[in-house]
Amino acid sequence: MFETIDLGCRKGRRTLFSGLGFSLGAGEVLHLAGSNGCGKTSLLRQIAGFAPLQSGQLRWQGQAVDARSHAWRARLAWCTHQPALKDALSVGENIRTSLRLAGVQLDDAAIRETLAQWQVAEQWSLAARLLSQGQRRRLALASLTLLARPLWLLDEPFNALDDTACRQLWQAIHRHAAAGGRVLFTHHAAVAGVRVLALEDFA
Ligand SMILES: Nc1ncnc2c1ncn2[C@@H]1O[C@H](COP(=O)(O)OP(=O)(O)OP(=O)(O)O)[C@@H](O)[C@H]1O
Repeated sequence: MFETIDLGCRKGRRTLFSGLGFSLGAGEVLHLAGSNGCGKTSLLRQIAGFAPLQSGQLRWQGQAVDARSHAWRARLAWCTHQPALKDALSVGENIRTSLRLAGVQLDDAAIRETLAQWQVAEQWSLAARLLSQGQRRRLALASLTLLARPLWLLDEPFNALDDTACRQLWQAIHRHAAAGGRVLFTHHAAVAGVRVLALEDFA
């Protein structure tokens, strides 16, 4: 079980959320919903350890988590608005480097097979700066699936994706959950059939 207990976030004089708690069991998917600027990204950044917890605690399997620890980062796969790519490097170099930094050993054939599933294998030798926004996002999602981490934190993962890629992402999310993974994602529109956490309930 992944749990957040009594999390809070203040920015300047504004409280974005307080007393926030939820749990996410194996195989669960949670839609983090709320209007622009209500704090969805801020919450994901706290969970991912990119911003300090201002209050409360994270727990994994009943144990308190240090969100800045290497052990915690090794449980997460994080996909943001702006996929982190080195623009001067090729697609292949980017993905090889990010997997190596994450400690994932895969040969190029395995990586290229996943890139092909996300329709970005043809861009293997292309400099990342030349990718379209949707291709950047597809590459980030291919990388997410290759990382094989139990908790996915996805910030507006459907942005810039065409209908085919949106369907593919849903399939990937459901496959991950079916394999016992957990997914917490933000999305501006309502999603049928997925549990919702309305962040503004904690404002
Ligand atoms: N110093 C500050 N003082 C007051 N408010 C601040 C300060 N810094 C940031 N904010 C506010 O904190 C909020 C941070 O929003 P965040 O990016 O977490 O929201 P979001 O729900 O992900 O938004 P979006 O849906 O637009 O991506 C914004 O409303 C921003 O204006």
